[in-house]
Amino acid sequence: MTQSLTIRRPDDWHLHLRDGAMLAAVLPETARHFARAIIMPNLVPPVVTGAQAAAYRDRIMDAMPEGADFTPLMTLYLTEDTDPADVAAAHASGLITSVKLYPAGATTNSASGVKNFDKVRPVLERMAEIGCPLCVHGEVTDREIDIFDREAVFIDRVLDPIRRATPGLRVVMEHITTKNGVDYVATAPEDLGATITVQHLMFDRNDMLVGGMRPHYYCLPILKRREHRDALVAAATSGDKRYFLGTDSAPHPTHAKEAECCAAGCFTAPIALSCLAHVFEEADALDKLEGFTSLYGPAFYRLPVNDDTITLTKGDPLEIPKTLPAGDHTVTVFDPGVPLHWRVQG
Ligand SMILES: NC(=O)N[C@@H](CC(=O)O)C(=O)O
Ligand SMILES: [Zn+2]
Ligand SMILES: [Zn+2]
Repeated sequence: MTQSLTIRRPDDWHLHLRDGAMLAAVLPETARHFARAIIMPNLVPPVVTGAQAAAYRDRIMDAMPEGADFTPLMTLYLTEDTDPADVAAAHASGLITSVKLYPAGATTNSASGVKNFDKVRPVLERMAEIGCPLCVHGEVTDREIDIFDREAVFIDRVLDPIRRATPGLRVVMEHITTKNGVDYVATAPEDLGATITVQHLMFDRNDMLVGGMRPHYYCLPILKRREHRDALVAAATSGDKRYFLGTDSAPHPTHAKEAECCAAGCFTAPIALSCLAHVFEEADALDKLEGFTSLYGPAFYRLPVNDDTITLTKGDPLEIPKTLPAGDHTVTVFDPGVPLHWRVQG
């Protein structure tokens, strides 16, 4: 008997498309299944101003495959010099959907991020007034804080103080990876949401490190202990509207992943929905998949849900290409290491 599941078309609330040849290589993989995605602004140089976001959106539209029906939701990269008026104008015109906060040095291309959080207070206050959400990469960067503790420490030292100082600011904790993140969101009112990635729902740090180091499993925030993964799966499959899908699909050329110093990021876009159906089925929660992928994100962002649907069917294991060509390079598709039986029809 074929098992099938029809859900409203999903959106991806955290996605890296990059630029140039990489953009052209990876955009079809998301546009095939998703209707919209929040496009991360951590290009080199970053997308800081409204004018830069408009130009980047044009480049994405130019790279769009024939016949695709996909809307990029643009973001601005917050710096200590960001002009509140520029943010307000870009938001009012519908050009941007949110602003992204990277602590300086926390992750890929975050060097222009924020060092002194007091300096961005005027922008955050303006965003609270106009209802523009803030997306946050939630990790401290202090050398003395262990990399596995950086999310938990960020919540106490940075995020909670920012939220208390800026009432009305709507915040998305991007790619939460710990029970601490889950618990913090659970205590907050509905002005706080969280995205969860595919790899953090499927894997823990043993999967990355035991028996040899797997560079394609390395992303930031780094995979954590098993108990944290269990907390993320429980949150994602709970039906609680505050947790929704942000794949954080983050392509790097294969040579930059399989390198002496491996770049952080997992390219999951081609298999994201197959992996999620696998995870939700294992948790006996397939009935909760649609909320996570297609309903709760729009609710947080105050956008309509998509009109059309997709159908997932269960059958023979999916054949996943190992790499995709990307200009002069390749990009390696994230390999979950288990057979995936769910595929998106059409
Ligand atoms: N998640 C990652 O490991 N990498 C992302 C950046 C980010 O989302 O932190 C990237 O841009 O490659
Ligand atoms: Zn991040
Ligand atoms: Zn990301």
